[in-house]
Amino acid sequence: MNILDQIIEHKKKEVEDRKSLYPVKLLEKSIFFATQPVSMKKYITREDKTGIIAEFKRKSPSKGIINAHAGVERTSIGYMQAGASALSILTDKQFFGGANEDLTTARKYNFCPIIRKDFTIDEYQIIEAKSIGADAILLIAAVLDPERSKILTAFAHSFGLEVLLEVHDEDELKKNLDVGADMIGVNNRNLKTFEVSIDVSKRLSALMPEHVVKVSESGISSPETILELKKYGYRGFLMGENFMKHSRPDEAAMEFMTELRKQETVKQHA
Ligand SMILES: O=C(O)c1ccccc1NCC(=O)[C@H](O)[C@H](O)COP(=O)(O)O
Repeated sequence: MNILDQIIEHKKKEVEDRKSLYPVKLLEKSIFFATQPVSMKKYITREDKTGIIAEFKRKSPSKGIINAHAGVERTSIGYMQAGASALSILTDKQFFGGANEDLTTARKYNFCPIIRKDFTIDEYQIIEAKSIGADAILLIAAVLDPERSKILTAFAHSFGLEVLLEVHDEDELKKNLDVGADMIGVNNRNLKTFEVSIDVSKRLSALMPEHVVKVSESGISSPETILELKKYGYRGFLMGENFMKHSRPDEAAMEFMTELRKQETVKQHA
């Protein structure tokens, strides 16, 4: 069993447990108080933003512990002050050390789009995402067939949530172009082998129609890479480890985005 299979096996049990612990009726009470959703699609395409979706993640299967001490409040506020377009908050506990409370904390301190980064396989998780204040959810093509992705996308939309649909190869992309997702994310990391290559984003960009809002995910560690990916039509850039590996991810994000803006200005005047 590869790590993705293990995560999904665990997730199925977790979802059933949560359904009995926190029934939908209970979640609906929080939905009533939820704020109006903020469009991630709009924010990542705004000219005054960097397009960076800055991620809060404590650990991952491929890297182990990345940062056990950073706080969500300071990090998320710092990410937004640095110029991020959106926040990505890992809520999976078992494999990424996250929690729903991380997202509610980020929501409390930031008016910006927040994507709930988890392994969504069930409608219940979409209601849960809404109830904790998310604006968008992630769907991973490698663990869902396109028909199921279509159903979950429509369900998310019925709650005002946007969908970032993640693919890693040509086959997944072709099968999922029509599921109705708001953004398509190309994960540069193979979630089965952990191999990372920005070339995956470059290769798949040619297969996506112009109107698709494209997001490149994982392994981005330099402003030069972002400028390069922009040439391939990418508008969003999901970055986690590059910030989280520092003791102050907020400061690392500020330094990175300042340098990105500097390089963009130089390019515009060249
Ligand atoms: O990163 C992993 O080890 C991983 C393993 C299994 C499923 C998902 C996994 N990662 C999720 C991501 O793709 C990243 O958190 C995200 O794209 C940011 O990547 P990075 O900037 O490289 O931290």
